[in-house]
Amino acid sequence: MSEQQEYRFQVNLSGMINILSNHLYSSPKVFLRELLQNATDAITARSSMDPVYKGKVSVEIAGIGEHVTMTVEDTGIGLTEEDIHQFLAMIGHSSKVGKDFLANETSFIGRFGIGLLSCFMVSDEIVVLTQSAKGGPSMEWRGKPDGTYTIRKLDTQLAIGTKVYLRCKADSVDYFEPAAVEELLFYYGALLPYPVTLVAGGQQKSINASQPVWFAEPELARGKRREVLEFGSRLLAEPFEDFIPLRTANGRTGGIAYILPHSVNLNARRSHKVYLKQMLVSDKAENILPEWAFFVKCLIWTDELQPTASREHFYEDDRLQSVRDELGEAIRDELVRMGSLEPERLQRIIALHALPMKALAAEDAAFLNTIYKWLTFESTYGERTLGELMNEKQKIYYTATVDEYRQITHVAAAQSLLVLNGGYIYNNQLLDGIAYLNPELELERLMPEDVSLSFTDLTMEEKNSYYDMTRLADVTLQRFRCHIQLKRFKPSELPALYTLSKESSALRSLEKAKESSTDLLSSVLGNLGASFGESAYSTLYFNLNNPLISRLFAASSKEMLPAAVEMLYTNALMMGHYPMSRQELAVLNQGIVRFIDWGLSANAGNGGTSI
Ligand SMILES: Nc1ncnc2c1ncn2[C@@H]1O[C@H](COP(=O)(O)OP(=O)(O)OP(=O)(O)O)[C@@H](O)[C@H]1O
Repeated sequence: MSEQQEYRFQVNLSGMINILSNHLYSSPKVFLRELLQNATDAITARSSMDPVYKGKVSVEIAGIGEHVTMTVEDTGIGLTEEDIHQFLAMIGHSSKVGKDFLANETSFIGRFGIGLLSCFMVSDEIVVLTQSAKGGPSMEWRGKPDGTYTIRKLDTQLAIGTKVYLRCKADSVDYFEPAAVEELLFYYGALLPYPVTLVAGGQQKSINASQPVWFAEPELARGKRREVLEFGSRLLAEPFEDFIPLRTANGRTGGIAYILPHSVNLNARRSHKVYLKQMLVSDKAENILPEWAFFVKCLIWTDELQPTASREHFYEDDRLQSVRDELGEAIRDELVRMGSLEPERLQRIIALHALPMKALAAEDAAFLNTIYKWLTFESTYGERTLGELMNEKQKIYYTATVDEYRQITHVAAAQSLLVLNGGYIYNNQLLDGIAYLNPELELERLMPEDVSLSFTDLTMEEKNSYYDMTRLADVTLQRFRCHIQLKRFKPSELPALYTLSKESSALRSLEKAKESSTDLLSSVLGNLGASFGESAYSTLYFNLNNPLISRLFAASSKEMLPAAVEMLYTNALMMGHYPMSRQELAVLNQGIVRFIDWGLSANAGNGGTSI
């Protein structure tokens, strides 16, 4: 057997630094986040040695154009010479984690030992001046992107803490602009619990105003609506409609879920701002709330979740899973609370965000039972809330699909059935759920065959005897592009049934549009209407089983038939909730007047009183 040789991986240091500093992060601006994060960790470390110590960070910009430099100075724990060799000079080595990297949980934000390298995106040299709280000489470390560095003991003793100097790279002037730096410092550090100041152009500015108490104790936010909404729009840069306090049972994650003032697409990106140990880690965190919660944008604080190296996501682990579930529950519980204590508030949210509300209700029976009366459905009685529709009719039907709804809607409407369109996303599941949870409600799935009418043709003899009257009725409704059919069908209480083909429905809409359009458009629509053929005719079925119809068609005099047919036609339109044209409304009005007149004359003729 040949001898086995062992080799060591060779690392191309400058290539490695290039990958980490230029390709891990989404934008160079994160160098400021990494510096602020290191300062925060250094202050946390020093606080644990000396509980009364109060840290601070000062950022200074000096010089102009390509000669501009930035100093980020903290009063944190600092580094000894040994620390520098161990942590600053070794890529991937961090002072902030113990041996078990994955299980390790610390009070620090950093853990990968690479963040400082992000400064090479904007500077060709990183200079660190530091004095450790543990004593020893003050030190200087200078690192270059080619992987070389120098270390020097300083002659003078600096104050405890660390200063990081960066000299602007030619293409990075924008990141050293005082206004941009101020904005970024606020963006990442608005909630830091120690003062952060910016010194530029001879001016000193405080970056982080004090954090409101209710943010750390979200239950207290309920009584502070105006303040809470104002805070949200300042930090998230958009206005909001309402809010929901969030907190997990262990109190280690919480914040505010802000309700968006506009409805949102199901596929919209959900991005929330997450503060880890009071420092903004991500404004793109997507996986921290359940899928259905896409109607909110959150400000969340946590000290228990683990961000990935790029800080743009959190590790999808058991802890994130339970945080996500608990935050979802907090939103749901608050909505249920609103349902019983402030129903108008919940109704406003449902009106704005019907889809996510339906998505949540589809997953959660108790929530469904709280809100179902406020959910809106398309129905044969119009687009209304289920509560309103329940007041209209006791018996409510719903279809399984949109197609089934389209198929039966007109026939059902003609029979005055209240049918809901159960076809859109979640509707069917919700309606099944509502029916199951509330057996006392008369809510039933409707099959198309339940309403397809079985027409019976007239006998030859009947056809002959009713021929003249049928022709007359048909001629009467010619101008409305409606045909007459005389049949027998059930139920006998139904005198007439109006049905519309796709084309006739399109024509009705066109004619309605023509009424409210300009002359030019009206003539264009008119021409378009003329192009509809026979298929654009609607049909009015008269039911010979109905006593009134059988009397009407059997009458010896034809005098009353046209007016009665017109009245039955307009009545059928109303029953089907079809919008009526001006001409049809006029026919209805004249018909009413004429029938009153007939009624009175008939009464007078029978010895009744006349006026
Ligand atoms: N301002 C500072 N004060 C004290 N020590 C610092 C400071 N900045 C950096 N260090 C030291 O340098 C090490 C490397 O810092 P770096 O930002 O590269 O990684 P990290 O913060 O440990 O982890 P991460 O990559 O997750 O940010 C840190 O672990 C810390 O020991």
